[in-house]
Amino acid sequence: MASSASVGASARVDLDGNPIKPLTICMIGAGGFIGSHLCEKLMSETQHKVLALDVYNDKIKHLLEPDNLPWHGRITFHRLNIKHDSRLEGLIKMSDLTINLAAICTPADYNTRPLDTIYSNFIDALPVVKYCSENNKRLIHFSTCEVYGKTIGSFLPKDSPLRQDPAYYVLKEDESPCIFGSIEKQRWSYACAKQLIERLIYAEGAENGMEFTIVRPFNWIGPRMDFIPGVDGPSEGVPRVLACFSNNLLRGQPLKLVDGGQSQRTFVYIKDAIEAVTLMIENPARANGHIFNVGNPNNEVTVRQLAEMMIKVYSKVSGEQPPETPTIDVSSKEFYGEGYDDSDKRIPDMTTINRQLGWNPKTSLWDLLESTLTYQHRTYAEAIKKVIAKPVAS
Ligand SMILES: NC(=O)c1ccc[n+]([C@@H]2O[C@H](COP(=O)([O-])OP(=O)(O)OC[C@H]3O[C@@H](n4cnc5c(N)ncnc54)[C@H](O)[C@@H]3O)[C@@H](O)[C@H]2O)c1
Ligand SMILES: O=c1ccn([C@@H]2O[C@H](COP(=O)(O)OP(=O)(O)O[C@H]3OC[C@](O)(CO)[C@H]3O)[C@@H](O)[C@H]2O)c(=O)[nH]1
Repeated sequence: MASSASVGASARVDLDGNPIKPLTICMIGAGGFIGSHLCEKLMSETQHKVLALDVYNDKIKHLLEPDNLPWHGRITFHRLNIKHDSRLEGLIKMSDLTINLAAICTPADYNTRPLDTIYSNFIDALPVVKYCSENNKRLIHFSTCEVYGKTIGSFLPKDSPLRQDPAYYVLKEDESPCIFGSIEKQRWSYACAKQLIERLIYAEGAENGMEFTIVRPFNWIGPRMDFIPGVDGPSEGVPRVLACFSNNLLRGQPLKLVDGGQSQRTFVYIKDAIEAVTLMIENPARANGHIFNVGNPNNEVTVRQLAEMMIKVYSKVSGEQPPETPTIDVSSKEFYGEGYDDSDKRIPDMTTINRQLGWNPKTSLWDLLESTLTYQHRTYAEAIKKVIAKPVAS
């Protein structure tokens, strides 16, 4: 298979050896974690143009300023909220491809702000799908591994040998069912909204011929993920686990293990995952009409093991001793509130992405944590010291 790696802008070819034509990409949610890495990659290694849409741009400021950056003129920021902005259709019309990343996607919101979560992940995405379909524009939509919900194996007795059989837990795009909890478990508001928008996009493809690709990310992690509470986000905010544990480590506090940290996750390095998205962008004939799991099945840990590894890695990169009490158990009700529930295990099947795009992740969990926690320490350690030293107003 020919490589689509950068060998000088004009010589870049797709996986079938055809020259890659520069595209104009309307990227919605470009100011977030994934968007910022995708913009970085597209600017530094390709000739594509990006119309970057978001309500915030802090994470892509370094790509927008100063004016003498090598990609000057290829990325423009449009501050807008897709809930209510008449510029959206025009920007989609001006582009060859739309990538929709915009979402509320932090689990602490799913059970506490279910209406916002459903609106953000379903209702707000509707016009994007409609404008792409009506204007014959290609869409890459970001869904989630959460659409699989719980594994079939989780319903078997604890001591059943079938729990060890991959048929009962590996998650396959075209075979696995979507298994959510009951309605009062509002955790599933996000997964359910994502599932319905996937079904709508799929139906637009089937009935109206819309060109689409659906991405199901499996816990992509790396620098710039979420925020550190009290530094660049609200003090009471609860980000995703990487930022929660980073915050605990930076403050020398025990890491909180929800319900004992028994849930399992596979983590993939953001830079590996962005390679997969770039392949989708540049190989439409191979990516259109497909749903892709994007994860790293070799990086599976329980949340407890993740915490233990992060404690070791942080100690190495910061030179600081681990906290005296490294971890504490908290109930999910105490940590997330009523209506929380969890995915037990998430192993992506890689057959489709291997076959269509020849993609495989490269980075081990230890290595990705080492580069990410080096970034967290360099970016936040001084700011945290100042926050801790500040007297609390009485
Ligand atoms: N990071 C992961 O591991 C992961 C896993 C599963 C799914 N996803 C999906 O990938 C996408 C991107 O995730 P992320 O981790 O970069 O999240 P993020 O929160 O960092 O980025 C989302 C961005 O969308 C923007 N946005 C939200 N609503 C908007 C609106 N109405 N108008 C304009 N901009 C809006 C936000 O300001 C934010 O910058 C989401 O759809 C998420 O559900 C991510
Ligand atoms: O301080 C903490 C924070 C979290 N946990 C537990 O860690 C597990 C993973 O949590 P998190 O990364 O926050 O989120 P999920 O993996 O559950 O869900 C995400 O997956 C993909 C995505 O769609 C978008 O990123 C999102 O929904 C979990 O078991 C928490 O309970 C902890 O122990 N301590």
